[in-house]
Amino acid sequence: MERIRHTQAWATLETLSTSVKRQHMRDWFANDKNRAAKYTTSACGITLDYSKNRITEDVLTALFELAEQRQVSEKITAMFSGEIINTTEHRAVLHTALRNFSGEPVMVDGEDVMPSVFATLDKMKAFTESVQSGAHKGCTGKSIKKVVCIGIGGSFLGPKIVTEALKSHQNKALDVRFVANVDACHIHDVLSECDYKETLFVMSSKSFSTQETLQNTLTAKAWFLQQGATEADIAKHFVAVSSNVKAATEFGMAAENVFPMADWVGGRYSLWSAIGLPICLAIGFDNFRQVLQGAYEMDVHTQTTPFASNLPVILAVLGVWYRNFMGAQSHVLLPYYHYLRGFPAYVQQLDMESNGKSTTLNGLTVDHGTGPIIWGSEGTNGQHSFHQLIHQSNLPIPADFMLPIKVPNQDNTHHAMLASNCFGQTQAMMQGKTFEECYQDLADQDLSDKERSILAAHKTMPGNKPSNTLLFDQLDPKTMGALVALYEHKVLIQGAIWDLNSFDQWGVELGKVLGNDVLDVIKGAKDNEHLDASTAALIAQFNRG
Ligand SMILES: O=P(O)(O)OC[C@H]1O[C@](O)(CO)[C@@H](O)[C@@H]1O
Repeated sequence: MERIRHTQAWATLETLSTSVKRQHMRDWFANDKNRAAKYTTSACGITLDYSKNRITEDVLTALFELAEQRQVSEKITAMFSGEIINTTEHRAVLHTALRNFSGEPVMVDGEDVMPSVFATLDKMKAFTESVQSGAHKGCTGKSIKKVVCIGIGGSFLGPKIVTEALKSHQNKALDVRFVANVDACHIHDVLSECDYKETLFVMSSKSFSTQETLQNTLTAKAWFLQQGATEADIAKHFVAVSSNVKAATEFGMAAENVFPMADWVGGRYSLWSAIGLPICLAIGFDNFRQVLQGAYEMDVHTQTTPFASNLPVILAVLGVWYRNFMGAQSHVLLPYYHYLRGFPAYVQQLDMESNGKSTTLNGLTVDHGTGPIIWGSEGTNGQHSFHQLIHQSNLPIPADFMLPIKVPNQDNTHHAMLASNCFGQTQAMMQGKTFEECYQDLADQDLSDKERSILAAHKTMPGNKPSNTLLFDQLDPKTMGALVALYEHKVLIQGAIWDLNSFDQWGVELGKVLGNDVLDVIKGAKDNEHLDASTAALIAQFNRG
């Protein structure tokens, strides 16, 4: 593929950015009463208002042209049809097959994968129903009350944030907990609240080789046996999700307790697979099915909607505009919904592990910015913290605000305040407050002209800070599925534009290898002579205690 900087659309966008940098959104809104309506579009229960962005019609047209020139439509088709688009691992990328309700086959290596997808869903449904109904008994005949889910990265974040976001759909009789960190504090804290007779452990690891997950499971198993259970009892209390069924059974999992996942499901794209078992246990299979349905509808939207009203395409090209032409290095996610507070961390992994790369598909070093730093937290908390920097620093930070219109157990007083803060922030970021307005506000204060000017300068808000606002009719299971799929496809499209492989993660591997080497030195199984002086000294100090 041609270098992106050599494309016609890139040159057009560079020229446009020089002119846009001199303009203010405040004036665009003042001069065009139709701007909000023009730049608002809806699909799958999500309304996107992208009018508060530093874009003109010319910019949008050029961005869509860039997407065309980078063969975004072809990349979307290639992914959905099972082409080997994860070229460095020689894998298809087919998380979309896990929510394919079209009735159409999805072929991998000449075989339709849909029968195995549905078989796994049936197994998840049967298991979920037997645990939720109390039919699945623990080793002493008691029903399961607590589920401890052990996994990390993609085998943890997706199930955790979806379960959290859908709290109002949770089965109150089952307490579902997640443990990821290898720091013993976490697993021991959770175990200290468990009764082994009523606890089910779900160990999720695609590779079945991840250090943190293996160690946490060993610790859980040792605790289980110390409580008085026997090896024979393990089958009733431990299940696993993995694509490496052999390793799972060798580890001691009963074969019938292993929920399989396919090789073509990437870790950070896997909540739709058996990795979603904790979601089923928490909210019930029918609600999980709705999560899949919402994602499926977003898949159809993405494949069939012209760029100008295609939600993932719009989010993706706006991100490219800020990253490559307007100097942005980060992108902030601001869910104004407490139950969606984990979403920034989820998208952080999804986006940064996918597009945090600087090598093109052909192995060349990129000469342009790629995936931004993704960060954020729930509103309104951030307003009393980092929003100061968004409003008044000179760092350009595009933001995605998110708000459900209806919430469970709606308390109108609180929800109106939450919404007013969300909208008020996007307004403040867009319009800002001029020096003259701030100076005028200080008219009745007893200040010298110099003092008044200095204070007005400090209070001046530049505005012109871009944001998208995503409104959900309500954040039900279906909309949650659509929301996650929306960001998945945004990442795919940006990766296509930047000519990256968004589906491998070689950058995490070296740390794993060196971590294991250091562990051998800490344990005395290896000497430290091959280490650099800094690492050797740190280990020595650690070992002195
Ligand atoms: O499911 P596994 O194989 O335990 O891997 C966990 C996570 O580790 C990573 O490979 C990163 O280290 C993620 O991509 C993955 O989701």
